[in-house]
Amino acid sequence: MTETDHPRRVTRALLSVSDKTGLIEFAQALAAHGVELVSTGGTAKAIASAGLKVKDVSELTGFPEMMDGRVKTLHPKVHGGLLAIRDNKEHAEAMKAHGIAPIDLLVVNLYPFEATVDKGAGFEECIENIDIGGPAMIRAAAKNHDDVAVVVEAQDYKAVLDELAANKGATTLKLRRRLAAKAYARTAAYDAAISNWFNRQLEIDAPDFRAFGGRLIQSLRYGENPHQTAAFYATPDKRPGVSTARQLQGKELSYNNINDTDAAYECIGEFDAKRTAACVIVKHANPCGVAEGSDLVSAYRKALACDSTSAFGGIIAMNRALDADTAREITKIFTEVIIAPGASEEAIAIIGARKNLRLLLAGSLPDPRAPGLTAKTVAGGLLVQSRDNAVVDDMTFKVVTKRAPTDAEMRDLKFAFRVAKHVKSNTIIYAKDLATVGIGAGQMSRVDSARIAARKAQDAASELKLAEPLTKGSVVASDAFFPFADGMLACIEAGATAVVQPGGSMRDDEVIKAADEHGIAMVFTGTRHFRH
Ligand SMILES: NC(=O)c1ncn([C@@H]2O[C@H](COP(=O)(O)O)[C@@H](O)[C@H]2O)c1NC=O
Repeated sequence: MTETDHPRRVTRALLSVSDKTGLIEFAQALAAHGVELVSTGGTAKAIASAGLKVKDVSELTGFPEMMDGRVKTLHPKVHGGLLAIRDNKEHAEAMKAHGIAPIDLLVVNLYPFEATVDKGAGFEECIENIDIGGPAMIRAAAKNHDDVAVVVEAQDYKAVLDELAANKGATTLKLRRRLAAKAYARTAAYDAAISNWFNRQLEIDAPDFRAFGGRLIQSLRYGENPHQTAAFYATPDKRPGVSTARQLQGKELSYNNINDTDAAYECIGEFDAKRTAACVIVKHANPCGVAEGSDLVSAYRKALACDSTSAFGGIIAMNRALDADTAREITKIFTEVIIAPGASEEAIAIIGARKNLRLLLAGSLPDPRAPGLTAKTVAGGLLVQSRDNAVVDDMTFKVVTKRAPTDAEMRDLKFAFRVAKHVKSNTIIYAKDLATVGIGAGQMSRVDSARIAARKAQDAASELKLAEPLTKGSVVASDAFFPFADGMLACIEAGATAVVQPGGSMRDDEVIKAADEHGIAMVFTGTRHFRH
């Protein structure tokens, strides 16, 4: 221990915690270091019940806790003890004059606002769970980290005790600074949760300030590329998916794995597990095969057949619990990640033979209709929008051509439009028998997307030794309108017989006329699914 470590002995600690996990053991260890314990109502009770000596904060302030706990620690005797600069003569004099004793360690975790919202509590209960005294103390202690250590969650009890043990009852500046940085992030994330909850209650879409907060799930080895740093954070909304899933086995997820797994699971969420079994295979955040089937294994085989070359090293999402047959089939080729709501014991054992294959169980599917926000960064800015929660089952498919789709075409059109929502624009999806047979993604021109998808379907046909590509007699979905007839004509050339698109182009009439001339059935959804 050197002078640069700026050691500060802990003589008095104030503990005020809602989550009392590990509290007793921590308080016992502090007491063993000769630390005087001061505490608020419930925390003091818990500490005292373990036979430890603890001073109630009301003894310190001379005021009882009042107004349903709204006022407990908001007092100069507390805040002076936290904020006084120990080496400052005037501060020392003020402490002496007003009988303020220093507090060297603050241990606070906040009222469970996020958990209260999560359980669906009403407005008043949420408001009562906004902590005021806790954040005020945390921010004061963190500002004065030169003299005071601040702990905001039980996870850091050990780091503090290790330092006290190693440094004769003192903490180092390095630890106090790290704890201060964490403390401000905690109160910021807490306030972000509160302000976003208010925005939702008041239906404010564009608040003057927008804050987001998250808790570290995992620090990642690197980002999209090895020279980039990265970490994964959980937001308070707990949408089922890659952030909430339990990883049963396999290597640690990478940044790209997380991004791709999210894309796969969001897409599979479109397929109601009670209605159908479905499988999505994703590469580089775009589906390269999607299918419904009578069971999971047939859905998987159909999805794989769409583009088995791209599916190598892919991410697979299922809408039902992974079963043994499907697990066996999947292990025939190299796959990076499987995500499903659950898995049978037998399936888990089969996947277990592939040590590196990650298996994630998310418990449930994300609700495609659920509201929420998505955000992306641009230079110097943050673009925030509501999630694309439009679903096919809520749309009216308006027939605009002379010929209406057959029942089989209509079924496949709905399937294809569900998938189109999850493919990067410009998107063209060819589908047949509830399976994608050609996917064109992320092209700058819709015509190119149509041609690339058709060419890929041709490649798949040669691989499967089919006489002609499955685009013959397929249907087509376009995520946005055809600005000219050329994109649709490219689809017809590939053999499509029916088309679904949002409509709304200045040249809709031209496109409809071209469809009629070729005997094509076309429907408009009125909903666009751009995805960039
Ligand atoms: N009002 C206050 O002065 C105040 N001071 C501390 N708290 C919170 O009270 C909780 C602990 O309460 P208890 O020790 O009674 O279980 C902690 O989450 C702490 O952040 C307060 N509660 C709310 O603001």
